[in-house]
Amino acid sequence: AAMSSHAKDEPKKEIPDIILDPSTRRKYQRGKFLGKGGFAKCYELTDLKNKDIFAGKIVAKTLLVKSTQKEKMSQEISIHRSLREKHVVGFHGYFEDSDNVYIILELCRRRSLMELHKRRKALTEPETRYFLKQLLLGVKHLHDKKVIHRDLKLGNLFINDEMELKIGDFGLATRVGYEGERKRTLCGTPNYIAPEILCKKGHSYEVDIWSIGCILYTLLVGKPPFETQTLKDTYMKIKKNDYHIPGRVGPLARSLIQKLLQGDPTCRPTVDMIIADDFMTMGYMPTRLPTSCLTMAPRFD
Ligand SMILES: COc1cc(C(=O)NC2CCN(C)CC2)ccc1Nc1cc2c(cn1)c(C)nn2-c1cc(Cl)cc(-c2ccccc2C(N)=O)c1
Repeated sequence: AAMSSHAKDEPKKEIPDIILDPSTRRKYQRGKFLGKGGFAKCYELTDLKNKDIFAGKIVAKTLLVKSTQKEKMSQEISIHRSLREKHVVGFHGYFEDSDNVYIILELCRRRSLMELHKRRKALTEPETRYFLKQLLLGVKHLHDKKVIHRDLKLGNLFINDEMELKIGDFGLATRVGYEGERKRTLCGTPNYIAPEILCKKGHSYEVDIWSIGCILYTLLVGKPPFETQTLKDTYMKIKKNDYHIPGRVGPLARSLIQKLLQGDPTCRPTVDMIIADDFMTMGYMPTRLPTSCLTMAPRFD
């Protein structure tokens, strides 16, 4: 066998083929490896009784030794299990055994907006409106429940077989404790990070609005608004609010992007205001999208 990376004496804890949830007595068959993110590995898990298939996020307990890692994991579970909305990834349970923590989540067979973006680059305005509306309905639910996601990005926006968008990965999410609370700490590096976090000012729901602006720009333009060769240069551009919207972007989309990517968080619109924005209401909104959109631009005539 290939040289393994762990020390000789400690046996590598494999993830079992059959996983038992002791509290519900449900048995899952471990299937296809779907990917990994942070400490977690993700597999298809099939409920052996009713054949339902889920996305199982599995974290080895050997990685959760520091109390901060344990607390972050339980915070992710506590926040995600409190949410229930069509455009938030379904939370179906969690349990642990001697070696791992298991989180049972809704499987999204068409992966995420990241894979779609890599394949298609710039999307049409109707497709962008379609996905943005579903993202906004999901974020509205989070904000109504006093949850800030803090890491909204293409790779965390999953797509199911019906081409519906589902917000996932609550690893950086937090709850607003009291009205007007400004969060001061964030342990992790959000992809579309807002300027107020970089400048270590207090932050709140507006960081999700900033990320939505970055997502809108990326879907329409085909690349992120502040992309550079290095993270340091990207952070400089964010702090200077230095981004350019190409001429080919329509006036209503341009105007909404400018509202969302304002440096001053107090100037950014709320989710409800974005849902009512002219870009969302004055253009064609498809009720559904064909899976062909994963590979080529649709014609809406
Ligand atoms: C059939 O459904 C899927 C297939 C695939 C797939 O075909 N992956 C291939 C990648 C290339 N390798 C060589 C072979 C496998 C990926 C995701 C799926 N679905 C899915 C994943 C889900 C969830 C719901 N549905 C939830 C909820 N969370 N995750 C989840 C969890 C973690 Cl820990 C990682 C990642 C993850 C997988 C890959 C890249 C990036 C990421 C990422 N977003 O971190 C995703």
